[in-house]
Amino acid sequence: MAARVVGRTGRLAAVVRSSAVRLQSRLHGSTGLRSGSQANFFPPLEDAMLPSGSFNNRMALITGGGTGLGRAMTATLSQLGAQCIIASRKLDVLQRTAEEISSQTGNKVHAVQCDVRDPQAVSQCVDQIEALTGLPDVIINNAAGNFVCPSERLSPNAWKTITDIVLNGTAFVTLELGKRLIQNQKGASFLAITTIYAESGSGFVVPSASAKAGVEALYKSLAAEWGRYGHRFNIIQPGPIRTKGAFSRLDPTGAFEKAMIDRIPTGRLGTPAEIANLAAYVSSNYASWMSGAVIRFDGGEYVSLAGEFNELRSVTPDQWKLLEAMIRKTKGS
Ligand SMILES: CC/C=C\C/C=C\C/C=C\C/C=C\C=C\C(=O)SCCNC(=O)CCNC(=O)[C@H](O)C(C)(C)COP(=O)(O)OP(=O)(O)OC[C@H]1O[C@@H](n2cnc3c(N)ncnc32)[C@H](O)[C@@H]1OP(=O)(O)O
Ligand SMILES: NC(=O)C1=CN([C@@H]2O[C@H](COP(=O)(O)OP(=O)(O)OC[C@H]3O[C@@H](n4cnc5c(N)ncnc54)[C@H](OP(=O)(O)O)[C@@H]3O)[C@@H](O)[C@H]2O)C=CC1
Repeated sequence: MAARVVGRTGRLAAVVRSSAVRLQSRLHGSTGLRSGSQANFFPPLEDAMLPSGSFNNRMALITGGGTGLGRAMTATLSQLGAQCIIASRKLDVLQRTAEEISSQTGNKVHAVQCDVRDPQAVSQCVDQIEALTGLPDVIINNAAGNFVCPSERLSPNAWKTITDIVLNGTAFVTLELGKRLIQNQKGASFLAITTIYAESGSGFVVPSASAKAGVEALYKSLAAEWGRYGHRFNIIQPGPIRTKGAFSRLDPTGAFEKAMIDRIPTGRLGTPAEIANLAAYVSSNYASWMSGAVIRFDGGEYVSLAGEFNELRSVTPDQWKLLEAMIRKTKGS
């Protein structure tokens, strides 16, 4: 009897081990067991979700709006009728994006140079915005900097650079606009783009994790404090969405993309258009009762990473039969 149990346990250990090996090989990029097919259940819809004209007569500022997700948000808001201002360091990039989007939507997109790390530059940028369009109704703090790096290799300036862009930059833009909006008795929707690891923390991107957590504290705090001035503050935490800016700094060789997709329950990366639709909704009057919200938008990646038993997804039905039989046999503790 004991020998039979030992024999069965040995076989079970072997099958579970071979599952673990398959799991490891998936993590390191050989054949995938489940990516691809399940993504067919979750096709991204790329067209603008809100009714056309939802942002007519509204002004929107999008920091980092020249590239990546900020560009997609600008395109969607512009398509829905907003007059947009995009602001970041590279004026040539901003101008190119502004012209491309304006020519497609027929709505003006303004390009304003601004390094959000510099409070004086932010103040001058807001002067320019006031002169161009008046104070905005929608503010999207999307600009960021990041790179993967073991924390023991970070210089003080590397830490400062990322936390200055992400936390101080968001604070400077938010406070400068907030004060002027309050003075003018004008309400606005503020949205910050953070990340799923703002909540959990993450090794190898520690300045970004720390700064994004700070941004979330800032926005939740102001949601409570500045509702009385007509301001809403919300946060979107995107999961992985392919952009040159993010992927070139976080997965420069492309070695980790497959592992990332394998752990996302919806089996695919997000798309810029999907996040743009969510950002447009949160910034629109359809969401006028939404403030202080933290919206995770990640295809399920966060819960997939968090659940202790989630790797059991790789156990096959036959292996489950064996496991269940073993568990049912157990009597007492
Ligand atoms: C397992 C994971 C697998 C895959 C991940 C793939 C996809 C993404 C999934 C999820 C993403 C989640 C969150 C994403 C958050 C983001 O924010 S992504 C957006 C990224 N976009 C950008 O970063 C754009 C802007 N970035 C920049 O301009 C630069 O990269 C910058 C370095 C941030 C700033 O440029 P700047 O010119 O101002 O700075 P430098 O003078 O070049 O550098 C300042 C100091 O930093 C040190 N530094 C720079 N790069 C590195 C590096 N790679 N490693 C270590 N240190 C670095 C530099 O040396 C300076 O320090 P000093 O030498 O002491 O002076
Ligand atoms: N893509 C992804 O998978 C994820 C992205 N995110 C977040 O989404 C947002 C957009 O990222 P993404 O589009 O992927 O990457 P990008 O690199 O394309 O966007 C970052 C933008 O920030 C601007 N920026 C950087 N530094 C400054 C600065 N000092 N002052 C003003 N603007 C600055 C850049 O413009 P310029 O160089 O002209 O200054 C750029 O347009 C970020 O907040 C990022 O943290 C979060 C989770 C996942």
